[in-house]
Amino acid sequence: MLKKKFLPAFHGLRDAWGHPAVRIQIILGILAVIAGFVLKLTILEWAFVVFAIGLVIGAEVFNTCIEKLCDLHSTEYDHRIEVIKDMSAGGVLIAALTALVIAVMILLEHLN
Ligand SMILES: Nc1ncnc2c1ncn2[C@@H]1O[C@H](COP(=O)(O)OP(=O)(O)OP(=O)(O)O)[C@@H](O)[C@H]1O
Repeated sequence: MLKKKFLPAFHGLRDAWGHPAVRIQIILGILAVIAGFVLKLTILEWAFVVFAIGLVIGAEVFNTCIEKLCDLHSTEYDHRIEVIKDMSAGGVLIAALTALVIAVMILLEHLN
């Protein structure tokens, strides 16, 4: 039952890994974890870092899905697709900026 529910999700993540944008976010997430060990983060700081990594990778996976859905509909220029894809990219930007603010706050705390 659980296997049936989760296995397709893991297949989805394997497919998502095939997309450069998702791969870059996962690699950045791994670098953030390495930096976290170097800086010896507190448990609360780790909670924010893990949250930020999950937020950005999750947003990028959804963005990739939306791009694929749009391309399934049409790869010709379509203003409606442009709006949808731009909005989806905007969602990733919000997640990335949130992660950046968290990273800067933690860095400032540790450099002081
Ligand atoms: N069919 C289309 N019609 C109009 N504009 C499009 C179309 N496809 C893409 N665009 C524009 O190009 C931008 C980039 O779209 P694309 O699908 O290439 O995403 P990408 O950002 O390159 O993908 P990735 O997240 O994989 O790097 C969109 O945000 C949109 O502005």
